[in-house]
Amino acid sequence: MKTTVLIIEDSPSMARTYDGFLRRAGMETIVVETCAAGIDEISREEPHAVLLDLHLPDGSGLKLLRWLQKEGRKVPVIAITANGSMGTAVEAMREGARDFLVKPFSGPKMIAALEQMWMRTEEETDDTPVPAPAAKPQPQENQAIASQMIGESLPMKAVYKIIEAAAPSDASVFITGESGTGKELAAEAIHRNSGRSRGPLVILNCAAIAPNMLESEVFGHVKGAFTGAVSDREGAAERAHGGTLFLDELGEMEIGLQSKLLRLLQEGTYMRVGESKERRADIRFVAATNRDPRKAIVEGKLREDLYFRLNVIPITMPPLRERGMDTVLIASSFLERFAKEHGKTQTTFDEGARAALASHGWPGNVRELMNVVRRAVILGTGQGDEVTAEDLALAMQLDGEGQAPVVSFSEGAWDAVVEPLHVTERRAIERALAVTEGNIQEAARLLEINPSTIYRKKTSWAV
Ligand SMILES: Nc1ncnc2c1ncn2[C@@H]1O[C@H](COP(=O)(O)OP(=O)(O)OP(=O)(O)O)[C@@H](O)[C@H]1O
Repeated sequence: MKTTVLIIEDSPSMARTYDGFLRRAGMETIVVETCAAGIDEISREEPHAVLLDLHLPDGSGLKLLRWLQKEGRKVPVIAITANGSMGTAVEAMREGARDFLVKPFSGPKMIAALEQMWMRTEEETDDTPVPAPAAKPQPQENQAIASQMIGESLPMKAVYKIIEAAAPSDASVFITGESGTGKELAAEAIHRNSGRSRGPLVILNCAAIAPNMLESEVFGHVKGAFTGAVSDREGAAERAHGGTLFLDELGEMEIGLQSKLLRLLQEGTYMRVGESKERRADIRFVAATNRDPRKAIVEGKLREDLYFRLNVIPITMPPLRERGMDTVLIASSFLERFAKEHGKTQTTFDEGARAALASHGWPGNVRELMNVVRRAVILGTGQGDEVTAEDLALAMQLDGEGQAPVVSFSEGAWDAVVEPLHVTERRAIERALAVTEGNIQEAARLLEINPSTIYRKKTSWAV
């Protein structure tokens, strides 16, 4: 019996293109133009997969996904979305689509997406049934999605939401954010919550490897490929087969090598250094940079086509200074951990220390915060159970070589020397609330304003 794919696409030229790709790959196809016709087809005879355009004449393709859920049908769906409609794609994943493709895409990409989807569905049905979308974590459980990340601020809740929606797909993810904001933790959360969690997560920091060795690190090499290549060696691509490859500091990868990476992304193929045999790897890609990618493209340091391939799901990690109360929450958690590790009794911050935590700019973000808290614990007098502002001040003075960590995002267009007054106002209020642990009366007293102003502002932010 041939594999049948139902194509639901209202543009005749697009439908013909998809039809051609699939037939050339030896599959049967059925083409319909509307959601209603798609439902009829599936009711009559369930295909092996559905390619679903999300923008249809009789409404959004999401309707069909909801119908499948209601009927308890397990036919796997790949949603198709236009570039720039990422919101709908993420929504489709929530509604049970197994993957999505962003137009325009190549025939091999489409076939690879189908094959990977079937492979995963088979693996899942081996021992456990394909999880019903209803069994997916609910939004209020967002925090559990990224269980190693602490933070309840709105920007972090948005990050958890995107991770939750995007993790189950095979779509590439591009994470931006200043150094130390948790990009690697986000990549780990994506892998852990994906269908590939039982496969490997391979992390490669492009900045930590000598440029002339990076190709061999990514693709492997054969014996004799270069001086020192004394035996065959597999690369990250091979190790990541069936799992996720996290390419940290991608902007540091030399542009020629980026072309080879693009081929791996598009066609799933690569060659070891010194070998002409083509190898295949089934990989989900997550990349990150602490630089502004658009600027890197303009400067010729990042291939635009590679960026667009990787940037299917963009995630921006907010800097600590935009996370309000999170600073105190994260610091408190580190304090408990380090106090235990170093056998100290101080497990809380006094009021002055909380004020210091909330008012510092944290250019090095969570990593800097972690180092300061660790140092404060080690240097603390060990008397009493509170870390004081003095303990923190000493720890901050001893920050590394006395230099603030590099904040690459502050270069160029994202320079924010001056910020809108309402942002300054909100920051001041959030700091006061952080210091007073959410006590509005006390925060108002510190800010020398009426408590009703804080209530009013908080209500307006929630809208
Ligand atoms: N929200 C968070 N809660 C708790 N710990 C965090 C959080 N975010 C980051 N960390 C910790 O801070 C440190 C830096 O995080 P991570 O390495 O993920 O940042 P990064 O953005 O990848 O940094 P870089 O750009 O320098 O590679 C790690 O030890 C990580 O565990």
